[in-house]
Amino acid sequence: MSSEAPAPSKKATEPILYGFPSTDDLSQALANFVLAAQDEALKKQATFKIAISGGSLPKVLGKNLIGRSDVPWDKWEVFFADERVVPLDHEESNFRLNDENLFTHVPIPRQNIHVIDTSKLDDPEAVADDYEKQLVASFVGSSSIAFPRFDLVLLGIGPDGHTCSLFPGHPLLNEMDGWVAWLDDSPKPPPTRITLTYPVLNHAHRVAFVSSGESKQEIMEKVLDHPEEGLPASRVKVISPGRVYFFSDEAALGRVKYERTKFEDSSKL
Ligand SMILES: O=C1O[C@H](COP(=O)(O)O)[C@@H](O)[C@H](O)[C@H]1O
Repeated sequence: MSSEAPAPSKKATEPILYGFPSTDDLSQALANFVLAAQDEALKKQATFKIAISGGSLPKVLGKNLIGRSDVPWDKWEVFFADERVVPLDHEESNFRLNDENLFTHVPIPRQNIHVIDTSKLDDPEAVADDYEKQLVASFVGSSSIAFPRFDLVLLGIGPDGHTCSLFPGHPLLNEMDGWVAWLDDSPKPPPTRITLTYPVLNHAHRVAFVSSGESKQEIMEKVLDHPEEGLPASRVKVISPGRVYFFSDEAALGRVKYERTKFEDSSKL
């Protein structure tokens, strides 16, 4: 078991790893972290802009956010870190997963949840262009418009090290201009997807990876202890003073030597 250290022991450019004894502890801490990021954002601006992934994340995220009475949900503005180009009620839709696990349980105004344009499903480039326009419309007027600055981006890590829909060896790993990219050759079904690009991830105030369960042990070791391998998740390097965080249960961290930081359950970040 690796040692736990307070947050300041890490260099500003190094990811902070929070390890939790159980998935429920992880979920509770994640809810507190999200709400602290929300509070910080709402001190500066009218809305909290968050990008959310699909996969295993929505369940862990929703579990302890639902039922919180202290959340100004009407101030949330939600985008998807990646989305599958399928109808919104399709079983592979990241919107649908988040809808089932969070949105249907909390009063985020539907117009604040940015979904793909499903009238263009046969043209993924048009879906990506439309989604980028939704981002532009939301972020115009903010200080940095070269790339949007999300208050928080929540990401998963696939068993191959992919994050968003950025897959190992895929040409989109080198996309440095656009905000939203598309692909129709995803190695994980469904093949057609859109994804935020690295520059967008790297301009966020905070990026938090969430992973749980023994099946993630091998990939967590590679991503955290061997970033030199350059797996997609390891390539997320948020520009300072932004920061990368990992929230994992100890089941997922069984092989990881990377130093854990003690999670301070706080309203401050
Ligand atoms: O395909 C996807 O996979 C990743 C990782 O999913 P997980 O189930 O291994 O957590 C997910 O973050 C992404 O949103 C999704 O489209």
